[in-house]
Amino acid sequence: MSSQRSEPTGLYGADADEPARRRAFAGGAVPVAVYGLGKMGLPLAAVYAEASGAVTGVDIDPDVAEAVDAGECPVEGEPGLPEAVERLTADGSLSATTDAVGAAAAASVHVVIVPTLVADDEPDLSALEAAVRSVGEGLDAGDTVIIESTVPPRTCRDRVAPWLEAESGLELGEFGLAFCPERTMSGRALEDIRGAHPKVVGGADDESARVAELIYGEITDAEIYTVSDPATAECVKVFEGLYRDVNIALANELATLAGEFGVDVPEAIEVANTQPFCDIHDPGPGVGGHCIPYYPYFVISEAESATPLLETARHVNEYMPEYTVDRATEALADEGRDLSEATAAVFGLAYRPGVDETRASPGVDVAELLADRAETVYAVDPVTTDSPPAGVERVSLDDIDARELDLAVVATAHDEFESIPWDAFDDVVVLDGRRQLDGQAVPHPVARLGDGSGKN
Ligand SMILES: NC(=O)C1=CN([C@@H]2O[C@H](COP(=O)(O)OP(=O)(O)OC[C@H]3O[C@@H](n4cnc5c(N)ncnc54)[C@H](O)[C@@H]3O)[C@@H](O)[C@H]2O)C=CC1
Ligand SMILES: CC(=O)N[C@@H]1[C@@H](OP(=O)(O)OP(=O)(O)OC[C@H]2O[C@@H](n3ccc(=O)[nH]c3=O)[C@H](O)[C@@H]2O)O[C@H](C(=O)O)[C@@H](O)[C@@H]1O
Repeated sequence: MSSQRSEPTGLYGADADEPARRRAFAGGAVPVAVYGLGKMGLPLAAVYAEASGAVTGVDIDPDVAEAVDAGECPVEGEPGLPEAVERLTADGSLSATTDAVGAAAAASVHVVIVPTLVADDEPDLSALEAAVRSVGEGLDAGDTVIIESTVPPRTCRDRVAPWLEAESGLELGEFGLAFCPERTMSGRALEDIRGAHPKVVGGADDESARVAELIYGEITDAEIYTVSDPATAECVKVFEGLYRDVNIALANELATLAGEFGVDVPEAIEVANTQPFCDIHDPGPGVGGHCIPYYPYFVISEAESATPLLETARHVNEYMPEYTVDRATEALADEGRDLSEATAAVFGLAYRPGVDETRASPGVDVAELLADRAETVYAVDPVTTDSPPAGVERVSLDDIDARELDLAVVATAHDEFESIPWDAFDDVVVLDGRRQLDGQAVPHPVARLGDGSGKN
């Protein structure tokens, strides 16, 4: 009589064929823990809960854990997420806790998506280490650990695996480890996680890759690309970000040549991009967010070899807020006015449209520079709630028309800025950093970044 194979709870090395493993995962027999319930982690935990019905979310912030466990959604600006969190906690597919070790002891699949930041141009992996060590304390043979946080290449090999082995007393091969990066944009996280882009899997061994492929085969509709190892998958993710930073730096450097060439550089870029081998990105006042400005340092600071291109791109992009204020100063001077006596307003503190995030934001940098150089500075941003920089007064979009402005700088192309009340201002000079005003009737002098109207 064939022995009734018990449904595996751990997938790694399980004595069960692929269909049985899929049934176990999709049937809630494989408990999952997701560490980090932030802008990426909460949507990810929700999609895991939809697919497996057995997810415990872990966050060190008790307010976050309590809110999620109560079916509330602390993450703003993600369509569909509040409803998903409410539904999944109500049906028992998703719960949340601050007890990382307890959750790790109960789970067989561990997904880590905590912040990986940069401090003084060096990667700060302290949150990753804390989360991974907690997982290690609760790790059992047959478990699988999946790292989704963006990390410097070789982190899984040189840091995560040793941390897990040290805390668990197990050896890699008794448990699985894979790097499966998150390629998702805030504001469309559920759509992206469910399958907007191919999913990358890098397993520490073949069995780890098999388990990760099985899991993401249930999570996403997208194609799965399995690469040689975790380091290759770590490079895939970081390279995407490096490409973006360098490409934007090219666009920005070209924009700074516009005055010399007497050319509208975005016009030239747009037409250059009609050739399929050209994809120059958009120039702007800088590169913000907690990803693209930081990923280069995951390589610059970690690589023994020289990285002159990555460093130069960072310098070009970090210079753009100053270039933007210089161009605005020039545009004001063209109208016979001096910035030092001017009242200025920055439209947009968020790092990109529609996202409530000001980390490394060009708009914040522009506001800070203006606060040093202008008489009075206001900031208008209908999306972010963060305080503006020192010396800058936040004014709502509804109230800005009551202020007499000499200069307006558009740093972020929020949709709401389609309706800036330009007629309300008597005599304002506008510097459009994001081509937000193209097509708008603005009854004032408008300079556009890279339009060739300046001296440089
Ligand atoms: N935000 C984005 O657009 C994307 C972010 N990523 C990556 O995802 C990772 C997470 O980023 P976000 O979700 O944006 O961060 P976030 O800052 O929005 O959220 C991080 C959450 O993790 C929690 N946390 C911190 N340390 C923890 C620990 N030791 N254990 C458990 N929870 C902990 C925090 O309390 C917070 O709730 C990062 O590695 C980032 O590079 C990847 C793709 C897109
Ligand atoms: C689109 C892309 O290639 N990567 C995405 C990126 O998301 P992020 O939220 O950082 O937005 P982003 O569109 O890259 O913009 C970053 C910054 O760069 C600026 N930016 C962007 C594109 C451009 O042509 N010019 C430009 O100046 C934006 O204004 C912003 O300040 O980084 C995410 C990440 O890795 O965290 C990644 O998952 C996302 O897919």
